[in-house]
Amino acid sequence: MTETATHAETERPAATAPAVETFGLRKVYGERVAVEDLTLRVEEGEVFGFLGPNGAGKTTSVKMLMGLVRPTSGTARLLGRPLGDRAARAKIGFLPEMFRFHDWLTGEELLDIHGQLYGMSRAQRQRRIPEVLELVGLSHAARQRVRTYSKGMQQRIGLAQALLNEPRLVFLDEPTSALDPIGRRDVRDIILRLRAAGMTVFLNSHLLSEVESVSDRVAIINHGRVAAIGPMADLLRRDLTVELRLSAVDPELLDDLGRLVHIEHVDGRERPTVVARVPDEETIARAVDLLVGRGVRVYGVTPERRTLEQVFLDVVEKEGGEVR
Ligand SMILES: Nc1ncnc2c1ncn2[C@@H]1O[C@H](COP(=O)(O)OP(=O)(O)OP(=O)(O)O)[C@@H](O)[C@H]1O
Repeated sequence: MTETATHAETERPAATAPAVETFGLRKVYGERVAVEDLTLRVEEGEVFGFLGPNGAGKTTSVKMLMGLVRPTSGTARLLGRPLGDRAARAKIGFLPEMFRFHDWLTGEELLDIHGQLYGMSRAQRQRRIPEVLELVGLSHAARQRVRTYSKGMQQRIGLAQALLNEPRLVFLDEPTSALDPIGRRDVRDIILRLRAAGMTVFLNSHLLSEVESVSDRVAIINHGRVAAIGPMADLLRRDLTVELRLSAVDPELLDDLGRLVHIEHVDGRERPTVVARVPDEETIARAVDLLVGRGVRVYGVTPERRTLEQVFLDVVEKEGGEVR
């Protein structure tokens, strides 16, 4: 973990406060520790991917932040305010996983009830409901009963509900689990539009390629703690594999190279290909400097592009976590 938060930072005014800050959040059910120690921070305006294997504690963490479950210990602040603060709550949207709505209502009626629960005036609801229906592509089904909606349409009406109050911060728990690839792409585009409008999105999803394509920063949770956190680009650049195509290299130089990088294998002699693991991009440059400085010709340097899925599996398996 490279990022830490201090309690002193909670004293900043709400306007410049991070969207989410948690300090040692912990939840124990009887003997079972659901969340061990969650400490993280999400800045305003970013899309934050919240990942972890089944049972890592993601849903319990989100439930604590939403005030649905009381933490055993630890604290958190949303939009600079303590958990449960009504003014902050009015600026937060939430799409729970596997929600069930009153499906005898039409989409429009359902949103109207939620708008009333948010405390929106009739005029606000009349303006905002068509807007969110349009945003999620359900304008044509506004007067249709939710019962007759496909799974994908039900997920979209859930998203519309989460965005109804024009939140500054929205929690989306598995927003695309019922969607086909086109529906998923549409939701990804909606998330990018929300970010462009300055909204903070806290995204909990099992679909790592989806998280990779929209998130600015990511946390990987394992055994109820943050196992890795950082900007997406930094996580993808950690522990790279690089392939070097070289002119002949003598064994002594290979030994020296092996002290800088972890050589996985060497193929060929005249023009060997060396495959090595490096902790970061800087080490690739240092390896090339070493080789060139010793008269070796470097014909090719090909870093392997890592996916979030590889990073996820590495982080979780290294910690002895189960990946199911
Ligand atoms: N109400 C509860 N009572 C007892 N144990 C619980 C309760 N809720 C969650 N747990 C346990 O806490 C741990 C974390 O559960 P949680 O649902 O937060 O994980 P998750 O990361 O959201 O998993 P998934 O990806 O499967 O949804 C699990 O071992 C789970 O069995």
